[in-house]
Amino acid sequence: MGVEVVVDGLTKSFGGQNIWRDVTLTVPAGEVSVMLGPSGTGKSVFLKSLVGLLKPERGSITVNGTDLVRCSERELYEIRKLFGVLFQDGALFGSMTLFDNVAFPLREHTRESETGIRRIVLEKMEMVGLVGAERKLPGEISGGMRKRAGLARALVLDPEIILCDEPDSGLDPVRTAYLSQLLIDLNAQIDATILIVTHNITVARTVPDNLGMLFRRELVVFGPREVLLTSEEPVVEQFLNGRRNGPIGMSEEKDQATIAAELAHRAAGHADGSPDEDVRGVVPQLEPTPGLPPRRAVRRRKDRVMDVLHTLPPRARQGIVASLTPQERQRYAALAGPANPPTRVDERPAGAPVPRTGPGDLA
Ligand SMILES: Nc1ncnc2c1ncn2[C@@H]1O[C@H](COP(=O)(O)OP(=O)(O)OP(=O)(O)O)[C@@H](O)[C@H]1O
Repeated sequence: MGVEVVVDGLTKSFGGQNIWRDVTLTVPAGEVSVMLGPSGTGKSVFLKSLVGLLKPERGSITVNGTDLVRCSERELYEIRKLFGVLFQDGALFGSMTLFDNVAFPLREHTRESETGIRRIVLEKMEMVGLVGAERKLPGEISGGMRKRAGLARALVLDPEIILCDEPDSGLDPVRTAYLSQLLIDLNAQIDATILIVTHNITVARTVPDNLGMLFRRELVVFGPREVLLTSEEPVVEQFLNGRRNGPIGMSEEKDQATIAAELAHRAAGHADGSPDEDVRGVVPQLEPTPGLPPRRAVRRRKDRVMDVLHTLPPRARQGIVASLTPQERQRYAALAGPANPPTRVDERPAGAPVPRTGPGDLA
């Protein structure tokens, strides 16, 4: 199983420009997580910090007991071997064939024989559907193939944590859907921790177990997917629905006067080109391709989320409870025990204290 990444009070600036501050979250082991955020909010900076390529000035990033922010170069080198990174553009060497690109980390970091390298490279290229393209150069293939080659390269050292920086950028919606399926299939096959940075709403709604969002130099939310998908935070609502109206502007944020003027304009019946549809809500999550093993993360995540269900907002709880099978409801009701108050999520008055999960939540 992959390992968890524990981020605590992380703050990063470049000179006088603060990118984000006090980011605290745990990327759960073996689960798939997505970090959303408008352009320029520092999502790539966050991924680069997690892998030790950038040094935040405050806070910690703990992986297997080592704090990447403060560890020695030697420790960082060792910890980095746990990571596989898919960079935004694939970051392939243009003059090398796909085979040599994928083989590169093995030749750099291991003493694997050429026979062993060939076996591993072909295995990873098969996983991402690139068999037969080994001799091609990056310039001779499509953007989607380059992404998949970048993913194969990220996999060759059998990483426990896979970081993907906008795996969908430059891909059409169909290729993006294939890549999303590939990431879920990969998680089913190797049980690695996966963190994806994206602005793609379809990816965010259908792929991850956990969802977070960076905005205005802060982490707005990070937790089970149902929390963000049902959030009433104006910034989340605007982002998920791709609207112009709301706190996010062209240059990241707007002042209150601009927001009020836009709302008045819309209330007066003027269209602003934004879609009317509200896409918030919990939709079914992608499942592995038939024939592959089930994702072990699913059961682990359910146990983890049901344990903290009582701390989540009511809409998120409703979404989580609605996704349980009758057997799971029985199981968690039994685990919750008779001592817990049998209050239904949807009957609790707004603002009322939140009891621990009781059998009533699962009725
Ligand atoms: N090495 C660097 N030196 C100085 N500033 C940097 C550096 N890397 C990133 N930045 C700045 O950090 C901010 C966040 O950049 P980042 O690429 O992380 O945003 P992002 O959320 O990934 O954006 P996008 O979605 O458009 O890719 C930007 O203002 C960028 O100019």
